[in-house]
Formats: sequence, C-alpha cells, structure tokens
Amino acid sequence: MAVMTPPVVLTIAGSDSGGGAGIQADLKTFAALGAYGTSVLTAVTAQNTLGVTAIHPIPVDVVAAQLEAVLADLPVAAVKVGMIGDPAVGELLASWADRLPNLVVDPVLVATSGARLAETASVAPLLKSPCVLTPNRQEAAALVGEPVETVPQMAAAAQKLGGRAVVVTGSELAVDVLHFGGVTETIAGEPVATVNNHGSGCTFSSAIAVRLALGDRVPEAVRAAKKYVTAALAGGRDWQLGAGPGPLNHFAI
Ligand SMILES: Nc1ncnc2c1ncn2[C@@H]1O[C@H](COP(=O)(O)OP(=O)(O)OP(=O)(O)O)[C@@H](O)[C@H]1O
Ligand SMILES: Cc1ncc(COP(=O)(O)O)c(N)n1
Repeated sequence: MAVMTPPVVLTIAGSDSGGGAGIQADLKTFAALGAYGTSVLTAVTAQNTLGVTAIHPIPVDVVAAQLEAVLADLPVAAVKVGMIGDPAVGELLASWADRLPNLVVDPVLVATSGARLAETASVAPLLKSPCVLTPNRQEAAALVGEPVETVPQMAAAAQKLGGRAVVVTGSELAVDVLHFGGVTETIAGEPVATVNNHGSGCTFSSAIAVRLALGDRVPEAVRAAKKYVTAALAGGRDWQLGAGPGPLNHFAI
C-alpha cells in the first residue's frame, strides 16, 4: 500500500521535561493533525506541572546548526516558534525569517505556573517578520505596553502588533481575537472547565502551523486550531497527570 508523505512542520522552542508544553506539546500536536514533526531546541527547562526549576539556554551556534541541518534536508512547509531564551537567538531567527515558510510565532514569556521563561527582547527581532503572532493577553500587554484584559483591549492590541496576522488568545475566556488583512474578528469557542491547561498556547500555535502547511488560509487555520485545542482541553479534563495544572490530551480527536 502506498503511504502518503505528510507535510513537514518545524518547531523551534524549549523542552518541557514534564511533557505538557514546549517542544513536547508541539510534536504531539503535529502528529495528531497529520504532520511530520521536526524540532530545533532553543532551551532545556527542568519543569513539571508544578513549576520550572532550571533553564539552560542552548548556545546560538548550536541553534543555528540544528536549523541548518533540518532546512538543508527536509521540505519544511511551516514553522512554529515558541520559547526563545536568548535575544541572540531572536536575532538569528529574524535573519532566517524569509526562509521560514508559514511562520507562526508564540511569544512565550511566562509559564502558566508564573515562571519567567523569556524576556520581551528575545522575541522583539521577530515581530517585524511576516508571521502569525499568537500572544495571550499577558504577552500582548507586555508587547504593546498597555493593559489587555477585555475583548476590546484584545482587539486594540491585535491591531497594534504587526506581522502577517495577530491572534490574541483569551485563555479561560475561550475567546480569541484575530486581526488579518485589515479585518478584526472575534473567534469564540466552547469554554472548557478544566485545570489541565498546561501547554494550551503551544498547542494552539502548533495547530495553526500544521493547518497552514496543509494549505489553509490564515482565518481557516486559526478556526481549525481553535477547534483542535478545545477538543484537546476537553479530552484531558478528567485525567490526572501531575499535582499541578496538567497537560492537554492531544490525541482526543
Ligand atoms: N478553558 C478553556 N476553554 C476553552 N478554550 C481555552 C481554555 N483555555 C484556553 N483556551 C484556548 O486555548 C488557546 C490557547 O490560549 P491561551 O490563552 O490559553 O494560551 P497561553 O496562555 O499562551 O497558553 P500557555 O501559556 O498555557 O501555553 C486559545 O484558543 C484559547 O481560547
Ligand atoms: C518550554 C516551555 N515552552 C512554553 C511554555 C509555556 O506553556 P505554559 O504557559 O502552558 O506553561 C512552557 N511552560 N515551557
């Protein structure tokens, strides 16, 4: 039987040893949605559902070598960027941006547990690239320098941030705001009552990258990713993995 070649998607992000967020969430999302996942590690975190106890940034030349190795050999159709632990890596990725197709940037700054994972300066160089930017409200507030709590404030922030498109995510509000092609729209989902939300942003941005790799336009990709993250949150509502906020169930679709 002939086997179809899946689209190749790349995640450039940090490792979460607890498996719920970062590279691990990204690769599970790619697999669940039918893409072949590749990865460039920017940092190793010692982390579980309770918090982050150590962060080891990967030296910029080793990040560059991983990126070159993947891009030299595999037909990458979309790229998701997560945690960037070092401004030099942000500069490196910005210099490569025109060779990173269907770029989705999740400006990871603070973990759900409250740990600082990266500084705004690390992601700043990439903000000028033609990417789909997916900040949560806290990250959007840090990037625009204004409070972002309400849906109108999410819309204002989405319009201020540049790039190909911006989606400000609303976490437990289950409402996101997309600004694309001069149009701002609210994307409302079903709220899921769960404590297991660790890695929801990583999962959402990775799902957008897969859908772009499969040929969706940005609004369709964002809507499909919203459906997927809602299903993965609902599918992990009742399981217990770790004593803190647990992971999503990426294969509950
Ligand atoms: N309880 C929930 N019910 C429904 N949708 C949710 C819920 N929590 C998050 N979402 C959705 O998950 C997606 C990711 O958004 P969120 O704002 O949680 O990202 P984030 O805070 O960056 O995540 P993280 O930092 O945990 O990786 C968005 O589409 C958001 O609406
Ligand atoms: C390596 C890594 N990348 C991203 C996150 C954000 O995810 P969350 O906000 O759900 O903790 C994380 N905790 N760890």
